[in-house]
Amino acid sequence: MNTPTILKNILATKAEEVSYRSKTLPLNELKARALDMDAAELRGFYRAMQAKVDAGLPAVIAEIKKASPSKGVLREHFVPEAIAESYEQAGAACLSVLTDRDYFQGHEDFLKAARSACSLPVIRKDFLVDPYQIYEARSINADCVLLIVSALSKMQLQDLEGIAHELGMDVLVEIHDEEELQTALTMQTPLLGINNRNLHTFELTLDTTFGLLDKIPAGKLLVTESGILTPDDVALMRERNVNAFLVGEAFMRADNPGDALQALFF
Ligand SMILES: O=P(O)(O)OC[C@@H](O)[C@@H](O)c1c[nH]c2ccccc12
Repeated sequence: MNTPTILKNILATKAEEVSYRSKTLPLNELKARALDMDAAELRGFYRAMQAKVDAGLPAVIAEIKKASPSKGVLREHFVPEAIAESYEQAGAACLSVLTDRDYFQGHEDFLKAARSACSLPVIRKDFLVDPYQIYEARSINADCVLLIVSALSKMQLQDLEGIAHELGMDVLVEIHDEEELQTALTMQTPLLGINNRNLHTFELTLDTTFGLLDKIPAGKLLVTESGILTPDDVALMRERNVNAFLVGEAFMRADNPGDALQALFF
C-alpha cells in the first residue's frame, strides 16, 4: 500500500532529523564520543528483566512519555527524575524513555535525567533508522535500544543490532505479526517485544500477543507492549506465562506513576 501511515510519516521525519543533526555533530565525532563511554557503567537491561522473571516476579519496563501521537498529552506535570524514582521504588525492572521530540514530546535530556535519578537500566525509545542514532543512544548513556521490525529491512535490523551490541547495549526487537516474528528471529537478541498497537493504524488489541504466543521459541524473553491498563490485563498475560511488560499510558495518567505501577502489578 502506498497510503501514508503514521509510521511512514514518523520515519520520514527521522531521516531528516539524522541528516540535520549530523551537520552539527558529524558521525565520526559522535562515534568517538560513544566509543569513549565507560562500558563498566552499563546497567544490563536484559539481565535486569531476566532476573525478575527468574524470581517469579513481573518484569516491568516502566515508560516515561509526556505525549503520544494517538493520545495527545498524557501528563502535564512532567518531571522525569521524580517519575524514575517512583518507578524504581515501586519495583520496576527497567525504564523506557521517549526521546522523540516531534511526536512524543520527548528529549534526550529526559533519558539522561531519569537515568541519573535511579539505578535502573534504560531503553532509548525512539524510531531508530540509522547507525547515527545508535551511537547517539550510547552517548546519552542508554543501556538498550528499540528496533522496530516494521520500520526496517532485515539488513538494517542486523546492522543496527550489531552496532548496539558492539557498544555494549542490549536490543529490544519489536514485532506486530507473524511475518515480522520470522524476521526478528534472524537476530541475536533474546529480548522480543510484541506491540499490541499497530503502528500504521494505532489499532490496539491484546489478542496480538495471545495470537503469537505458541510461535515464540524457547530462549526468547517475550515482552508484551502497549494497552496494558488493568490488573485483569496483567492476570490474563501471566496466566499464559507472559511475564514481561512495557507500560506507559496507565502510569503517565496517574498522579503518582509508581503507585500506579504497584497497583497494577503487585
Ligand atoms: O502507553 P502504552 O499503551 O502502555 O504503551 C507503551 C509502549 O508500548 C508504547 O509507547 C510503544 C511501544 N512501541 C513503541 C514504539 C514507538 C513509540 C512508542 C511505542
